[in-house]
Amino acid sequence: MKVAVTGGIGCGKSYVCGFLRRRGMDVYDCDSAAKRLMRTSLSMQDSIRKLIGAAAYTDDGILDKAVVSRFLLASPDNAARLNAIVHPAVAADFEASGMQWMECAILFTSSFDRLVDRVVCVTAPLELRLNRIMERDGISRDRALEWIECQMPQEEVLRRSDFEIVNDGTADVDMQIARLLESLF
Ligand SMILES: CC(C)(COP(=O)(O)OP(=O)(O)OC[C@H]1O[C@@H](n2cnc3c(N)ncnc32)[C@H](O)[C@@H]1O)[C@@H](O)C(=O)NCCC(=O)NCCS
Ligand SMILES: Nc1ncnc2c1ncn2[C@@H]1O[C@H](COP(=O)(O)OP(=O)(O)OP(=O)(O)O)[C@@H](O)[C@H]1O
Repeated sequence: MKVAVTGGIGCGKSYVCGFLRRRGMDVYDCDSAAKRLMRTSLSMQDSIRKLIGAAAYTDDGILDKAVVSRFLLASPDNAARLNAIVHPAVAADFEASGMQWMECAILFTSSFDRLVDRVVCVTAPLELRLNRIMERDGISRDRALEWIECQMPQEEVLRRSDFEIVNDGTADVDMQIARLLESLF
């Protein structure tokens, strides 16, 4: 059985996946896979340069995250065009990995839900998410809000998921994961 852990930026997917890893689960991380593929695939680099401009990469072939982030946040159309280049390769890479667990922030937007049998949604209140993102990424509240608003609303992600893990800073995450694993396997 394949299982995805999803939820919007700052909900704590990586935090929850840390618990899974400590329990011996191997989790495929879509964010790092996307960045690996954007670094190693020359045809993808070419398409991204054509879409965003030469500034998307330095001369050494390093992705300029600030340039890509600005492009992505500028419009839903920009995001969709970048996603159309990157996501099919990530989907194929996940399938080739044979891994059972996947962590992905934009599971439904990228239609990665078709790759898994069950979806777990990590949720957290808006204010807490904002504070976590501002602290982790060193960005302003407005920029953190922009990231949240460019993604599917939490209520919709939750409605389309099979399980919820509440990561509100109070609920016991370890206990919820133990219950999740019991009901899954
Ligand atoms: C924008 C980039 C440069 C930011 O890199 P950075 O190392 O700072 O952050 P990281 O990759 O860990 O992403 C952090 C979070 O940003 C959000 N995010 C990233 N890409 C997207 C996207 N295309 N749409 C919406 N949110 C996104 C997610 O919540 C993600 O978990 C990078 O995320 C990127 O190149 N994104 C485009 C590729 C992509 O869609 N990746 C997502 C996984 S398939
Ligand atoms: N329950 C918690 N207790 C303490 N810190 C937490 C908790 N949950 C998350 N955090 C912290 O909040 C920040 C955001 O969490 P995390 O990186 O797991 O979010 P995410 O959902 O994976 O976000 P992204 O979509 O950007 O990958 C991190 O610095 C993380 O360590």
